[in-house]
Amino acid sequence: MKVGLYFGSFNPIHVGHLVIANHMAEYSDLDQVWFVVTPHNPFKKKNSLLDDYQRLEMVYRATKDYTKLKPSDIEFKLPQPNYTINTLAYLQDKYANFEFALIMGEDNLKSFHKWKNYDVILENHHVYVYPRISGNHIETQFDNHTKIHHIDAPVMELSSTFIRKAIKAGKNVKPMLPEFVWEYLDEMNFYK
Ligand SMILES: Nc1ncnc2c1ncn2[C@@H]1O[C@H](COP(=O)(O)OP(=O)(O)OP(=O)(O)O)[C@@H](O)[C@H]1O
Ligand SMILES: O=C(O)c1ccc[n+]([C@@H]2O[C@H](COP(=O)([O-])O)[C@@H](O)[C@H]2O)c1
Repeated sequence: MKVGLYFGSFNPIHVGHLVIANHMAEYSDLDQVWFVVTPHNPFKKKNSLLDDYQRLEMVYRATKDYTKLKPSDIEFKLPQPNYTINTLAYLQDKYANFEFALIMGEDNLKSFHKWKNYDVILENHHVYVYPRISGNHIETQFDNHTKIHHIDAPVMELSSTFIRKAIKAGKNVKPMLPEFVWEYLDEMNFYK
């Protein structure tokens, strides 16, 4: 089985994440997409993050009606901050028959050369890249790399930061979140 790994803080997961993951599952050769909830992204501060299990719960609620999309807590028990190379090694060991690929936006591909052992990641895994700016290809040093596949997914101009700020300012964010996630956020009074 071919699994695409979509890493993120998902603080919270939003419609942008879901549209991309669903597009990858439907329009590429990936059989499943796993949302890997990252406890601590090496490039981000941890202080504005909700608890790991609350972020996982939101991903669970967002994906429960999609057979090809799965939540993953695999990084919860790995050392922090979470370097993707370590997670990939752990997963490949645990699921020896699966083929793991990475899913990332063009913006992340631009800073991919700063990731720990990015060259080893590319030796062992394919990377599926989606556009972040409409009609505009972002040039990177990885253009034409044989392991990198550009998938023409829709461009979604949304971010978790925008949603957190909007909630704090008392705005209605309902259309930007999967319905079950909005209900949970509202019930739990998150980000207020
Ligand atoms: N609107 C979007 N469309 C496509 N990809 C996105 C979008 N928002 C985030 N991503 C990507 O999804 C992955 C996980 O995202 P992450 O949890 O960091 O969300 P975010 O919305 O960028 O969060 P924050 O605003 O808190 O930094 C990252 O690779 C990120 O680049
Ligand atoms: O392994 C690394 O060096 C590394 C550096 C930066 C980011 N990552 C992973 O990339 C994911 C998405 O990053 P971001 O900054 O778009 O949220 C994040 O959740 C991490 O798992 C990984």
